[in-house]
Amino acid sequence: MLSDEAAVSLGVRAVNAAVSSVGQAEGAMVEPPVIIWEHEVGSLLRYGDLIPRLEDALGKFSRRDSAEVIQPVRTVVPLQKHGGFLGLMPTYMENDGVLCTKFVCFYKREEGSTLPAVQATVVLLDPEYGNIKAVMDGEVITDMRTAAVSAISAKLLMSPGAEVLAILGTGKQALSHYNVFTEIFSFKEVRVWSQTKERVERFVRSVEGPVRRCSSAEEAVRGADVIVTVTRSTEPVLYGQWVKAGAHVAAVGACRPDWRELDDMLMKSAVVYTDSREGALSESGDVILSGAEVFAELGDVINGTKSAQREKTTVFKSLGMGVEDAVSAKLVFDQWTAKATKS
Ligand SMILES: NC(=O)C1=CN([C@@H]2O[C@H](COP(=O)(O)OP(=O)(O)OC[C@H]3O[C@@H](n4cnc5c(N)ncnc54)[C@H](O)[C@@H]3O)[C@@H](O)[C@H]2O)C=CC1
Ligand SMILES: O=C([O-])C1=[NH+]CCC1
Repeated sequence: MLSDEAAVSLGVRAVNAAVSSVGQAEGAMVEPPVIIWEHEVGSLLRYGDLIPRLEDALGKFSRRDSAEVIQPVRTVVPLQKHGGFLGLMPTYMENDGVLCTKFVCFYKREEGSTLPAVQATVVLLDPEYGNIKAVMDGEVITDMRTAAVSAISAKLLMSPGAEVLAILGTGKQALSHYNVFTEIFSFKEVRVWSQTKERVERFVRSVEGPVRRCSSAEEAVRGADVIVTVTRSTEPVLYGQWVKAGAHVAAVGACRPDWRELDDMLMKSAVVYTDSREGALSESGDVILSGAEVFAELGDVINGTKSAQREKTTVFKSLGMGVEDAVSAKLVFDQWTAKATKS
């Protein structure tokens, strides 16, 4: 049963949709977009819904069929004065009727800064008319879809008996990675390291399960089966000599061509997977500066066109893709619409 408010709002939307489809050519006003902000996005997104949609999107992206996905490498505008960048991440999925773009600002930030590294907004459009259907907070989407894609990389590439997870970094991505990795896998131990003891303590207080506090990156990663790097570092924080043979690394930070999180030894000895080959070759300092070969995209493994070399040391170099934001935003919008219709 619809509340009066929801019925009026949906009625108006239906009438507007009809008017806009007829009147578009005559320049009629279209209805304003809905705004779905952080708290609501967080209450609508669940990893269980997100992961299969992201797997499907990664597979579609790697097929390079323009009716499935058109997603250029993001355009990046430097914000020199502020040590940051504005990334524009448009995506069109013709068969799925999804047109979307994310605006994301990301920053190096000074040592000790408590300002966020990433601020993002996602805009969902109607591909037929070009009007904006929804404006959404992009931070929860960025945190959750990035962690979910790292979890997909681990599902595909970690060794079957993986027991120990190590996380380097204790910011927002560290938290979303902790949440999804502990939700979908059963690690016996989770180790965490950050630059200061205080940050590790703050992180431990913010999570529900047990965590082993580590006082160095080396202590955290020695013997670990899965390693997640989620730092703002521009220099290597993870060295190949510390990494156990057969471990899987999901490397999420260092998204500029001159930024690093991993050293040359690790990049050259591991089998390297990425989300987008073109993205990695234009944005990843770990790939470009080490000269490492990209073996495959995750989507190639999902499509069965490249192998998952679980027995080897593997690196998934994540840069983040617009198609991940597009399917996440569509999911949020569909859930929001279903909720509005029910109430
Ligand atoms: N691949 C992708 O799709 C995405 C990548 N990112 C990247 O992930 C990284 C983490 O993002 P957030 O968690 O949102 O940032 P955040 O600011 O919340 O956390 C950053 C963490 O890095 C640590 N850190 C900063 N400088 C460091 C250094 N020199 N050495 C070691 N640790 C250092 C901080 O102590 C903090 O724990 C950033 O580099 C960001 O650009 C963010 C979103 C998506
Ligand atoms: O995909 C994304 O949103 C980002 N990748 C690197 C910083 C932000």
